[in-house]
Amino acid sequence: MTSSDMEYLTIALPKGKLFSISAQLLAKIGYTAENLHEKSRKLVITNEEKKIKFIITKTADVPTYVEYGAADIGIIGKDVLMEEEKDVYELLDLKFGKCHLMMAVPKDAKRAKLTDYMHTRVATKFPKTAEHFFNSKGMQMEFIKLNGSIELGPIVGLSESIVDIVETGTTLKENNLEEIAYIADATARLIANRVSFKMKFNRINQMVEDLRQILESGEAK
Ligand SMILES: Nc1ncnc2c1ncn2[C@@H]1O[C@H](COP(=O)(O)OP(=O)(O)OP(=O)(O)O)[C@@H](O)[C@H]1O
Ligand SMILES: O=P(O)(O)OC[C@H]1O[C@H](OP(=O)(O)OP(=O)(O)O)[C@H](O)[C@@H]1O
Repeated sequence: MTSSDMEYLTIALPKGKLFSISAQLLAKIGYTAENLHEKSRKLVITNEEKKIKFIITKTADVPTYVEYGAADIGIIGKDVLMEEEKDVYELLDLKFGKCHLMMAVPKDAKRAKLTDYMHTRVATKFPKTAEHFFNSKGMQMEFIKLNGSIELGPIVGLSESIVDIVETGTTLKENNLEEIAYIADATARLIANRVSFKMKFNRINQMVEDLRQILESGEAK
């Protein structure tokens, strides 16, 4: 780590759904910067006074930046964290971005139970997590990796089922799908690079404590 790296705390924030609420939460503990808003196209936003750098990344890449130390800290959904299997510390459950991972099939599917799907095709953004789940059930499956609009898979005959996240259930409903197996809950997590956590312990630990207080006081909402 160079002395300049040591001077700043670099925080990776995902674009997309988790961005605004992450930025709002960090602002509550004084971690702010000019131009840290959704409309900005800047990828590195620095607060010189507080020695904070925010880097704005594609959602699934946050754990990679943190694992390699390009960011000291990151905010990311547990669903992505499980899938990416990166070597990072998970410091805090931030409680927002609540959703769950599940398997869904067409409502009119004739198969009655989970094991009737043995050896069929699963469309998903989360192939590793899905494989762990099916392995735990003793089921071998064929995984088809998609990058979005997962629900389309069974509609167009690409797959027999999907593994995806559900929040309100609206997307499943509107696409005539039903959940048949729960896999895991997910919320946003604060993660840290292993070396940064040791080298910048006081700063990171203070940040975790401040966030914990905000979360416990209910002020985060
Ligand atoms: N209804 C929801 N749909 C999608 N993600 C949700 C939902 N509720 C909570 N989340 C959380 O937000 C994260 C998704 O953010 P976003 O949709 O921006 O990512 P993405 O779809 O992977 O991004 P991209 O559009 O860049 O592919 C999820 O990883 C999950 O942790
Ligand atoms: O239960 P709901 O509230 O309907 O939310 C779930 C939907 O939201 C996510 O998609 P997203 O909007 O991230 O788009 P994507 O298809 O590009 O991943 C997820 O993949 C589901 O499709």
